[in-house]
Amino acid sequence: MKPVKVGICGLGTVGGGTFNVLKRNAEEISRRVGRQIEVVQVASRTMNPECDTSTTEVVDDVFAIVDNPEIEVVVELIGGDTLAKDIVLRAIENGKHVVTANKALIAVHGNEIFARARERGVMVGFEAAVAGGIPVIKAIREGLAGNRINWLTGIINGTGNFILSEMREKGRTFEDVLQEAQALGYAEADPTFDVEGIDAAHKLTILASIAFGIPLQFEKAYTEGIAELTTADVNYAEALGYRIKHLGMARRTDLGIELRVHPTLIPADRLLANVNGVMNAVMVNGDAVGSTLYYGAGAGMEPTASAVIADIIDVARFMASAPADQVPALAFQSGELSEHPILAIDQCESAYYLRIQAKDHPGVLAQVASIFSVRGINIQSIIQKEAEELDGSIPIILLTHRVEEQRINDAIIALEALDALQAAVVRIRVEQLG
Ligand SMILES: NC(=O)C1=CN([C@@H]2O[C@H](COP(=O)(O)OP(=O)(O)OC[C@H]3O[C@@H](n4cnc5c(N)ncnc54)[C@H](O)[C@@H]3O)[C@@H](O)[C@H]2O)C=CC1
Ligand SMILES: N[C@@H](CC=O)C(=O)O
Ligand code: NA
Repeated sequence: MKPVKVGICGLGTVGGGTFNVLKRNAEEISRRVGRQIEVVQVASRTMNPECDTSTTEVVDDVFAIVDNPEIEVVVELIGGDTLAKDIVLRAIENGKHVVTANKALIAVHGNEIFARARERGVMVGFEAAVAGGIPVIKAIREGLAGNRINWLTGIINGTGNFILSEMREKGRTFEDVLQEAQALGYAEADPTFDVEGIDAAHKLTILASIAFGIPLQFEKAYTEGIAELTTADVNYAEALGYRIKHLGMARRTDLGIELRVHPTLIPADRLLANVNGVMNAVMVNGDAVGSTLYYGAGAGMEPTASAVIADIIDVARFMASAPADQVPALAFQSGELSEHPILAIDQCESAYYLRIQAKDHPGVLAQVASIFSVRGINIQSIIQKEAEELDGSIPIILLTHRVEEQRINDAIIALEALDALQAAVVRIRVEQLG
């Protein structure tokens, strides 16, 4: 049989990995597909010294690939959501299947892209867009297809997890670890996407659509980053038996769907609390299967290439007939997506870690306790530390039971109005993940 003809746009971290692994595993891949996968053209502004492109045509205009009549599958690995969107939509118009690792593109423009792909009868694969090499999209879309998914949660940004792990384990500074993550090719072109939780929110948006059968709604995701986290809170969390992780959480409730990314305290003995470095893990809870966990490298050259190539193989296998309908892009048949409200963050429910920095006056603790009790917020545990030397204030560390965020916000406003308060209250959400 004739080889499947592929063009790769972008030869950076992921493009380079894809090019090399396709070459290295060519024989085994063709046994899996029943045909060879041939990279006909590669387009990149910069060459990748790790790739031997001597036998491949290299062009600098990505549209040379998109408009090449010989190419059947366009692999978009340049990133961003402007040129990448043009590449993907034009490839679809030209009747080509598309594979991309671009979560920003899918989370923001996926509804439009999938609609066009369906009209043109082509597939769009994006396994690499969420949790890098972990086949979590396939797991939810296919492996868990018999379940009603209740919730999913996870560590879905490798750069952020690498930073938090190195800070906790080795006491390294935030900036120092971020620079290393950039050098290793983990970070986005704009690393604030990693640090501010935008990248995780892109991925969570995609996972929620696939899990719950809802359109992609990135703009409604609540996003909080890790830049404000202090070593003090990391240490207090440890003292309480918790670790701080940057978690994405999507959960069905009677009111709608929680869609939120923020730093979260997790009991130190939970599996997710022990996912370190660039590793990602996603826990998915279905009504039939219960909780399942998917773990692996969330970023990097070859782990991400692994997912890109799996999608190329899927496309190659399905190319024979009606590809868009065999496995629908958002897991549910188009026209079957339902409208559920995405909840505002103050309607979401979780437990809370609060650090209150107060003057060391008699009666402060009673005032604090009363603010919680009049709002019906139950306190799970409390630590009152010795007065801190510099300003004589005492840190009061509290863990609450689960409560709607609006009530915690009211309590924080009341706390911050107390004369005894020395600084803004630090609030981090807590999830037991049991
Ligand atoms: N780096 C990682 O670990 C992961 C990255 N991704 C996603 O994969 C995509 C690519 O990321 P990386 O490989 O890390 O980026 P990169 O910056 O290493 O590579 C981008 C490549 O695109 C090329 N390029 C950019 N603009 C171009 C243009 N106008 N014309 C021709 N070539 C152009 C660059 O020369 C470079 O070779 C992004 O969407 C990213 O979010 C997804 C999962 C993991
Ligand atoms: N920048 C991302 C790359 C993979 O998606 C991350 O660090 O997770
Ligand atoms: Na993946």
